[in-house]
Amino acid sequence: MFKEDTIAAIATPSGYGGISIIRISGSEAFEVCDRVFKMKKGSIFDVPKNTINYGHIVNKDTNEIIDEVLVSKMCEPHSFTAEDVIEINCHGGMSVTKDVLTLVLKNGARLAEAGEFTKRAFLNGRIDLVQAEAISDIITAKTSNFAKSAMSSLKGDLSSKIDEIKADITNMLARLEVTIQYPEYDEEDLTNNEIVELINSMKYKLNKIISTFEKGEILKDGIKVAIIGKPNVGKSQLLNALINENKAIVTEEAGTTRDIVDEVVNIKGVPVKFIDTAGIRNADSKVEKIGIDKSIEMLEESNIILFCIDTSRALDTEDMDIIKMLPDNKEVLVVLNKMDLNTNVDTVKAFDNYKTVEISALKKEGIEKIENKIYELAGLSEDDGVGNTLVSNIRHKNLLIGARDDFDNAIKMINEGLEVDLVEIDINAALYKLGGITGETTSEDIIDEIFKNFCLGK
Ligand SMILES: Nc1nc2c(c(=O)[nH]1)N(C=O)[C@@H](CNc1ccc(C(=O)N[C@@H](CCC(=O)O)C(=O)O)cc1)CN2
Ligand SMILES: Nc1nc2c(ncn2[C@@H]2O[C@H](COP(=O)(O)OP(=O)(O)OP(=O)(O)O)[C@@H](O)[C@H]2O)c(=O)[nH]1
Ligand SMILES: [Mg+2]
Repeated sequence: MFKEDTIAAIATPSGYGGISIIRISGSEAFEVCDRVFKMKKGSIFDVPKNTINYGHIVNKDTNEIIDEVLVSKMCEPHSFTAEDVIEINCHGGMSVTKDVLTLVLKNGARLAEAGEFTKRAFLNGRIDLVQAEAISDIITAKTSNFAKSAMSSLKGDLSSKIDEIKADITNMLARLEVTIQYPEYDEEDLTNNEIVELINSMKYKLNKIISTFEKGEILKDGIKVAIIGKPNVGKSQLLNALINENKAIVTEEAGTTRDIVDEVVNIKGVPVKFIDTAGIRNADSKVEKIGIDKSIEMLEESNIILFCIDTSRALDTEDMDIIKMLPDNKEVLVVLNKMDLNTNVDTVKAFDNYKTVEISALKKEGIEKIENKIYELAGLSEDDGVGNTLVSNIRHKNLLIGARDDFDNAIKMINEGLEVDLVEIDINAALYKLGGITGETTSEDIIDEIFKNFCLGK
């Protein structure tokens, strides 16, 4: 087992609270605890493992009682870090918690770095890197469905899918080796067709994992929805109706909104960021122009575009110019606004071939239809992330795509009639990348970088 010094940190958020936990981990955890913890009789060494023990934290130099506490004792390897672990449950509150930690640090423990407890669990082989990252995802999850998907990764569901492909590769490499080394054993030989078939079946498994990324990303970070249109069609009025708050300025003057105004709303458990933008037109004012540039950026940055139209008026060149700007790789929902006024039939008809919703932002009519459509366009359903693993981590995604490229290269080599040895190089490269996801082949720098982003005490 990986042996290190004994670390300590506050594991609970700072601030006022009922209870705070100070965590100590390492080979001297019990010694450190013994120096600061006084029980009615006996010491922490005498009590059985996995027990919670009542007593006081005492500064033995001054005999001063710092706090009345409960202390948990866990013995290696059956603890979170797989080392000896002590958890001091003291009273919540910033000063008492800090005082207990300071005393612990004075008595032989070192302050832990961010993520160091989880890093130890990983280095000691209790969890792999995907599971360690899942712990961080659970903590930072903004939605319960994303937390459920992270929990599935923590259980090892994603790791076992990756391990399965790694095992397929190792198997195939062993057979390739026989083919190369002992060409005389014909029955063991892999034909080129068989090699391609094996690679394709692994690629199929990889693609299935990669295809979950889009949804994983949405559950993790939410959906960005940009409200776009020419001036005065009611974009700001629509934002206010969607967020149920008068946040954006609404006036009858064209060119009211200059800067981006946004707000996050929770729609069926998914955070949706609505972004109100400046009306796009050929503007003269410098400030308005800057605002319009930002609107155009939002066309690129958002996941879904609400293209807002004033149905009480005829379409004009300003509307048409924006239609030309709509990116075709994005979902666009045409919001036919101001339906409470006299409707221009031709304007509505012009969008016959688009996805549309008819609303009145002013009267707050049809807002729910927009919410449902957004949920639908994002391809979401209520049980996303529940019991199914989603890849939501860009590091994982890049390595998975890299491995797929290696497979493609290998197939290309075979089709070009190149030596099997060369194919082996690509297959090995794919194996190395998959090992980088779960942690076996990840460089120390990257491992450090991953744990640095964890919170303190985790
Ligand atoms: N007080 C407290 N609460 C906590 C944690 C903790 O460390 N302390 N956790 C941590 O972040 C999470 C729970 N995760 C944990 C995961 C593994 C082990 C553990 O001791 N595993 C051992 C023994 C398992 C067993 O007894 O069956 C093992 O895997 O060998 C503990 C907590 C959430 N709540
Ligand atoms: N009757 C009616 N008027 C609306 C509706 N939505 C917006 N308006 C009015 O249209 C005018 C413009 O609304 P805004 O929300 O400021 O328009 P905008 O698209 O944000 O305009 P810019 O910020 O200039 O690009 C205001 O007078 C609103 O009250 C609607 O559904 N019905
Ligand atoms: Mg506006």
